[in-house]
Amino acid sequence: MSAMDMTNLTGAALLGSRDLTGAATFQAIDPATGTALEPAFFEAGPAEVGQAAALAAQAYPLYRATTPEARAAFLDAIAGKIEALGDTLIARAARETGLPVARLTGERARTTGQLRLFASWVRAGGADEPRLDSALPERTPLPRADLRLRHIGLGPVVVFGASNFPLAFSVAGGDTASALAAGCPVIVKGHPAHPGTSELVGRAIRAAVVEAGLPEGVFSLLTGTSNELGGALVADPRIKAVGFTGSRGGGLALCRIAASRPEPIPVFAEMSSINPVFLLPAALEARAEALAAGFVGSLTMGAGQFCTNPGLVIAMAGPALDRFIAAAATAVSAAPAATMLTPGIAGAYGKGVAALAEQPEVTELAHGGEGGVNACRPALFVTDAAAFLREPLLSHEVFGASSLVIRCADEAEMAAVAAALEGQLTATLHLEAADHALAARLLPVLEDKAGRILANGWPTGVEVCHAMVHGGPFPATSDPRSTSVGTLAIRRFLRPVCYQDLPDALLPAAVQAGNPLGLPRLVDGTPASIGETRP
Ligand SMILES: NC(=O)C1=CN([C@@H]2O[C@H](COP(=O)(O)OP(=O)(O)OC[C@H]3O[C@@H](n4cnc5c(N)ncnc54)[C@H](O)[C@@H]3O)[C@@H](O)[C@H]2O)C=CC1
Ligand SMILES: O=C(O)CCC(=O)C(=O)O
Repeated sequence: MSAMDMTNLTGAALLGSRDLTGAATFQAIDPATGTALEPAFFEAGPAEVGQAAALAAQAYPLYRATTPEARAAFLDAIAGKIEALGDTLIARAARETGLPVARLTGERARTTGQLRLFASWVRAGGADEPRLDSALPERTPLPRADLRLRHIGLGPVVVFGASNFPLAFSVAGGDTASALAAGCPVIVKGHPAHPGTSELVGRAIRAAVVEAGLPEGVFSLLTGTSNELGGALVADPRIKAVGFTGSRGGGLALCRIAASRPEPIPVFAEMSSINPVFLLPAALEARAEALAAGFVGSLTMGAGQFCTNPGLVIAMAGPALDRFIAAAATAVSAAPAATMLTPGIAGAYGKGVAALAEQPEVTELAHGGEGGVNACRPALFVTDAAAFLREPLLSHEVFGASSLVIRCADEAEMAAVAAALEGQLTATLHLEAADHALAARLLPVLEDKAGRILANGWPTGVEVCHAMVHGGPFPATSDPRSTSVGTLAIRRFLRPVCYQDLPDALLPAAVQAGNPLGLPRLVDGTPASIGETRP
């Protein structure tokens, strides 16, 4: 297909190089109007899962044997082809998600930047990560063998596109980029809320596969609305790992399927987080109004549809907190309603806010303007720490622009709230020098709870870089040992293989003598310079 044709939507699922269509179809809904969008998209099912998994399994040995440079060039090409889709991509994504064009334009840059970052990381040896330990034939009482380790891709990976980031966490998002960088073929289960956006990006990836001369099974995109489709993908014996961003219920259902297979596989599910923000006393005293402005900006961004949204604010009761509450309530009242991603998400938000409002010990402080169909009215509530500690419902995620302020009587109560939290993607401290002692007391607890701890910032907006952790203990994710954003995400889809005393001619290039790929390697525990020829 030419670059021009890549922008035409057909409604097909992409099975390697083949387009799949059929009688069973579904349509995207424009959430701003509630109307169905053309065209109709193919409802893939278990039969297509089998075909996609067979193609991916066929592609795996060839794809994982590609050089770092070949894989990096492929990732760079995907980024270029997404950019070449131009305004068509942004316009379709805006109609399918209700997200503003400026936000989607920024998200596209984040997506292509992420692909290019993984390309550079693979070139720098971030996939192979070779380690070599020299033979010690004279060692007593026993000699040591020659040991060489490198990492290989786990095998075909299934990625579930997220609804709330139709580019950066969807078809060519972080999970796909990190799995492809690791040398794993990818089958994307497209999110049914943005099938047109998914097809456009899917065709861009397919074009890059063809251009790179890679096997067609390196990438497939299956579209569909049924849980059976996702379940069959996770259950297929040829699939070796899963990346997911979405609801706690969906993520846990997939974890159960993966764990009950004859061969269980890892599911890296990012699910639910309320991202506590602690306003420590000196900071609150010094800048209550500025904190309120920053908080409401972060809360209402993207109709609050960020898993990093600040859903809980914890502070000591007193005049400074009253100032913060008054300013935040004014800002929330003035905040306009915004269209949410899907009727289902808007419905869940409405129910979540109503459930909070019904709690006897919770007071509604403010809500934003009325909106049209599927709109989110921002909402702000307050309760006290004793009520929060008593009632589990108060710590449930309400996906959207709703937040709960918790008044604490003293430091001990603040520490008790921190200790009672579930696992989180982020925890934020607003502090001044005079708050350091309290912050130091909270920090070990927050380290146990969260993947990222921020000072004097807001959790929305995740930087894509080497030191990022977008993960955390359950229920933030199903596996706290990694991240779904940043180059460390590649580790989820790699496994180490050690070669003991193999002849050099049989070793993979990454660990051969002479370092023909020129990768940084750990040699006898010491980083060896590129081009290092030992041992
Ligand atoms: N933590 C986060 O980053 C996000 C959380 N959410 C939460 O999820 C709710 C619903 O939003 P969605 O994005 O539609 O998430 P979802 O979890 O309902 O769906 C995500 C994907 O998983 C699939 N899926 C869900 N349950 C499944 C099951 N039991 N078996 C097989 N496949 C399944 C869906 O078809 C879809 O492709 C939101 O109201 C919000 O609470 C949504 C987006 C991001
Ligand atoms: O805050 C961000 O930039 C990313 C948030 C995220 O990962 C999500 O909402 O799924």
